[in-house]
Amino acid sequence: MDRPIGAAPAFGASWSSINPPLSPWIIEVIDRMGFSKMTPVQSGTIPRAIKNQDCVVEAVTGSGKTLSFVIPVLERISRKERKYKKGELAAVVIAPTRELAAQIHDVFHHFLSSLIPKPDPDLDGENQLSPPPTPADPLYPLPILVTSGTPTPYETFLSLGSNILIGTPGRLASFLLSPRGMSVVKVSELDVLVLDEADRLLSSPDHRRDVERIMRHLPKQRRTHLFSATMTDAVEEIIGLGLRNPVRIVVNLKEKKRGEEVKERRTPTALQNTYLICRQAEKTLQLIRLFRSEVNKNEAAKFVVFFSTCAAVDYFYRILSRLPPLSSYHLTSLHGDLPPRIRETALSNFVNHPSSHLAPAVLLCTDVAARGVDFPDIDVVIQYDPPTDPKSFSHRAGRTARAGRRGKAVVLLGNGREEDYIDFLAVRKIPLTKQDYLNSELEESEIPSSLDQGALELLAQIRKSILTDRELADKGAKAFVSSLRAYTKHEASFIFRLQDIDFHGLAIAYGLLRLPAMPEIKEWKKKRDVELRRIQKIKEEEGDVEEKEKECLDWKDEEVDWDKFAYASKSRETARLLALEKKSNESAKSEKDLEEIRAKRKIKSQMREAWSEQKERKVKKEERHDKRDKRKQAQWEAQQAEDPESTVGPIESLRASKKQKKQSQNDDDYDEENGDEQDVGGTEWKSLKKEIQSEKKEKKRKMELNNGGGMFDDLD
Ligand SMILES: Nc1ncnc2c1ncn2[C@@H]1O[C@H](COP(=O)(O)OP(=O)(O)OP(=O)(O)O)[C@@H](O)[C@H]1O
Repeated sequence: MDRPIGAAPAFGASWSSINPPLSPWIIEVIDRMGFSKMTPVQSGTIPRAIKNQDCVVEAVTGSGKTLSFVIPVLERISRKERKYKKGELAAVVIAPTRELAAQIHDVFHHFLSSLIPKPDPDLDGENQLSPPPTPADPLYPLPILVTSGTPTPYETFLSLGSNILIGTPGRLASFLLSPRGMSVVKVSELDVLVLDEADRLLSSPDHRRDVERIMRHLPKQRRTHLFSATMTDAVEEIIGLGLRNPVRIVVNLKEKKRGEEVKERRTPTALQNTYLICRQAEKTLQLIRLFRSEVNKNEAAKFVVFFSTCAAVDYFYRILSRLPPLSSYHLTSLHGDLPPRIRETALSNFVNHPSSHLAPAVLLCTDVAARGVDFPDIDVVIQYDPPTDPKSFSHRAGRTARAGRRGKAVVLLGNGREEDYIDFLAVRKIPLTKQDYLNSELEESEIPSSLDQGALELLAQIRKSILTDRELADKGAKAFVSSLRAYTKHEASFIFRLQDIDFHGLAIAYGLLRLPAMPEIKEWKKKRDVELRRIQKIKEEEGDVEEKEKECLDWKDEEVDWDKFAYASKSRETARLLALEKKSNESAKSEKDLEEIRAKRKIKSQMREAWSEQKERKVKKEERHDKRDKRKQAQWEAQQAEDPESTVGPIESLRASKKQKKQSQNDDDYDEENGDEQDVGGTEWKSLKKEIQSEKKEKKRKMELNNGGGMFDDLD
């Protein structure tokens, strides 16, 4: 492997210095883009990638990596003597998200569509000498995008004669490897495979599996290039799998402050990368003050805010949109739970929004927009939640300060253990500087010694707007829980520990009406109550514990009649009321059912008891009868001895006495049962007993039918 290319100036050599020179049509497009010189990563990569070298390229965000592979792919196709036929593939580019794939597709499209002759604008349609050319049979056909949300593209692929595919791993794998794909798409002539954001592609198991399937399917005789701002060990493994003597191109940035040693950094030099420490309860307050401060002081017009989960994006989008201080802001949400079409529209709405510091635009998003997406003109990136994967940090921050422009990034960190994240990043060559706490006058200050009253005022404002629509309360709880779950997934788990989270504080920042019933919160509350009691005790004994008291926030659930709290959407509210009614009917019914089941159980056990008692009684009775018979026999024998003429034999006398006894026994049995029945309740008991008996009979009958009868006589 070649040695890494060292630190490079912001812009490198001119395009014309590439040898052998680029095709004129490519140079023309670059000229029209206004790019007079190559960036360092481009001058390091393009000449090598055009030749027969595999490249592994690591360069900071916004340094121009996309053109570093787009231009070599196009140049190699242009130079090929035999043109690609329909159905033959020349290049495949894989990217981790559909947004990034679509963006790369647009760059290829921009170059290739320049080859389609435009109709003469001076002539109207009818007077054109020849009909405008169609892209059906161009010199170089247009590329094709293969992602979720794009229609199954075999027909388009064949009709356009595309030979460049750009897509996400799963969709590309099924496009190439399905039976249809195997017969339609010919890969034997494939020249280049590019993995953009290669470390991301290879760190997700699903993506990695699909990437490996695609790599195995493509011919070994090809060029393979890997690109990212952050490379990982996974990349090393893949290099072993599919690259041939790759050249490693690392564009490092070095920073030298006066009197200090030269330091290497993994973020663009034009990026002011900062952290802001506040209480959990003050996070949303600081977010809003950051917007206002950047707008007022620096005329910032475009912001991107990252959250850890889709639910948090969805919730904050709705809440912030309703807050009076942000009424002039244009907010957009973007996350992976949105359908592809909506994601597409959201992104283009944000990018094309004519924002200014008087009407700023804010994109609230998850990591779906962290990598690769080339937002033009972002002034400030704010990370409301630090990313669970620390590698995402520089990618997120890198949505600003692109291609040499200045930009600012701020990560919000809770006071306490989260502050260790600053050193954690410094070790990874991501130095951060401090952004001071913003007070109510938007002045930079120290974090206040007790909770900023602004946080409680904001809580009241958020709660007020939540109370207009129950859906917001649902979304708030969902967002809160999902963010806590995400918190447990931090790779830097020794810094981000759930047990250190101030749940009340976070609930204030979310504006929740009440705390969700999570076991973690219950546990935390118990500990906190112990701590409060301890503080109280110290207070009684020693007096001043102000400092400690200040950190235990006074949380109060909002008083809400949850049965009456309605959804704004009529259909949702009707459904809720119906569900409520059904539930109350069901609970009444289930209470009744439960009583019936209990009663039946009791009767059954009484019946079982009665059965065993009967047996016992029978045995005793037989013993009694035996004794009596013996006594009668003895009496009779004595009588016979006295009066040998007597006509009443012992059997008759026994039968008569038995009959009399049985009658009295039946009466006894009934009385016993009747006595117990008082527990369950009069006639109801009888009907239940009958029901049980008929159930048993029915059960027995069915079993007999099924089994030929006779086998289950002893069932009960
Ligand atoms: N030679 C150049 N001169 C000026 N601007 C350029 C040049 N090459 C690319 N750019 C612009 O720089 C911006 C960033 O480029 P690109 O998206 O390729 O960065 P990247 O390195 O891929 O970033 P990321 O790591 O975030 O994906 C784009 O707007 C692009 O048009």
